[in-house]
Amino acid sequence: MEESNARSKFKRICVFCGSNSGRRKVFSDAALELGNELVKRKIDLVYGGGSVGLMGLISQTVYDGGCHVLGVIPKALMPLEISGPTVGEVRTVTDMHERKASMAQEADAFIALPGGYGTMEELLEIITWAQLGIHMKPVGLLNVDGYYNSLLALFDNGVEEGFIKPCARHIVVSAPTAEELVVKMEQYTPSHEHVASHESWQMEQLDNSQAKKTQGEAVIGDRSFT
Ligand SMILES: C/C(=C\CNc1ncnc2c1ncn2[C@@H]1O[C@H](COP(=O)(O)O)[C@@H](O)[C@H]1O)CO
Repeated sequence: MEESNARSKFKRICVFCGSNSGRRKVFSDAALELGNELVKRKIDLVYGGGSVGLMGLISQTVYDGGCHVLGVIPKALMPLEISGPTVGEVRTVTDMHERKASMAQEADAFIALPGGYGTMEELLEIITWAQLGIHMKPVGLLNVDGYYNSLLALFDNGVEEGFIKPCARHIVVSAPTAEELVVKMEQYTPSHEHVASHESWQMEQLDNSQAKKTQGEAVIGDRSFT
């Protein structure tokens, strides 16, 4: 692909990925490949902060490639011995809930690389938020060497058994390589019914912010995830 054609409609993508690197080199290679794909398309990175595991590999690659890196890290994970040094901009938040809200607000799309419970939990929550209508942003799964085959099969079984609507199964876009994945995500248009309208969630957020202001509490950012 020519450099001029490589620009993306995404300005900033949030990547969920392992705080470990995995046993096999394919996983580190995939983190570097995704980092380089973001740089090629001039897409900035939002991630969980720190330099451990695949998180460190992708953040360093995007940073070295000249794109902006935002790490959103809870206070409890700030000590260097837990998450290591961070590149780029660091936003400290009070807890995991605020971190996820902040990551979701900042990004135009989400990608999960291989990872453990943390990655899977972040992925599942952002899929759930799409299903509920909280956001309408693409969610991609980088299925490196079939790492997520069992999870994708579980989603298919959820449809088969009547727990996931067939249209909601399309929320998750998956591909084996970074380039294929980003291209597919660019073409994504939501086709699922939202449990509640997108507007009603925004009103809810607005109401919460207003209530907090009235009570004299600090309101951190605008929590609407269009
Ligand atoms: C547990 C270990 C290191 C903890 N350091 C972390 N620093 C920053 N963010 C983290 C850390 N651990 C988990 N996260 C978040 O969860 C995702 C990765 O979790 P996983 O269980 O490794 O898949 C990641 O996207 C972060 O947002 C040393 O093993």
